[in-house]
Amino acid sequence: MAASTRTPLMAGNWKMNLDHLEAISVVQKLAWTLQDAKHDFSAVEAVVVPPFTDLRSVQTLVDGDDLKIAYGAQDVSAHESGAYTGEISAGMLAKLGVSYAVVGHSERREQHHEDDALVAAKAKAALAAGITPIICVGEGLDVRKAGDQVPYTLAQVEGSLAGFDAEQAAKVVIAYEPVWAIGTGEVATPEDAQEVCAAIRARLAELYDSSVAEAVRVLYGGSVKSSNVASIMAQPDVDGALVGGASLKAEEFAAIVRYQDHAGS
Ligand SMILES: O=C(CO)COP(=O)(O)O
Repeated sequence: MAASTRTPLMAGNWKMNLDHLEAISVVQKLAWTLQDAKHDFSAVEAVVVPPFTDLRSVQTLVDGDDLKIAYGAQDVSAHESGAYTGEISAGMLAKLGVSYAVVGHSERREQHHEDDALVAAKAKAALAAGITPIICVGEGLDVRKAGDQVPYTLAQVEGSLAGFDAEQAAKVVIAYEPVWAIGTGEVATPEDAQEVCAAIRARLAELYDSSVAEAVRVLYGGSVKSSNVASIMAQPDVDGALVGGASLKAEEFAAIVRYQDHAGS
């Protein structure tokens, strides 16, 4: 089965929460909790995505204690270097051992007017530095009410992968985050998540080929908690979760990473 070849990925997007001292304590506790549970990090990847200012501290902790937790950035510049005040390049992130970069989160699309072309440029910049982009897509409530979630989301996927060849496309992660389910407690049903994640995979096969569609991990995001993650992960085209609020507490996020412990609950 195709699903068994993709390693599930649980990524905790902290957004603008937890300073670098708090980050150290959360990552330490997360690592201990997972180690105590004898977590197999190669079976389910655990990733934290803290604010930029925490990354150096997280790197020092992960390297010093040889933790198996990976970490990502919440954004990345489309540019390599130069007069871009406030931006952080993919090269700078790579130097800090960053493995993932979230691009095109709905909060950035909404608050900073990022469009698909910019998201594609950021994702390409990340890939060029050896960082895996987590490309976020997903519809708002009005689109969902009109029943247009699939075409809307697929248009975002296509736009955010503009100019990618098959080799580049095979390396990305796509996160389907319906905006109406973010931070609202309003979780999409497992069937809702599956519908759009499967459509994304089918479109990847059309745009590229079946090997790209089988390689790309498609995550679901939006009010994921330890109590609902197992039913979402039971869907064949959902390969992990992009978790916001529930990733700020080490024990809760560890329980999400360990979703197989409470499958069926
Ligand atoms: O936006 C999200 C992750 O990127 C989801 O946030 P919540 O899990 O808090 O709904």
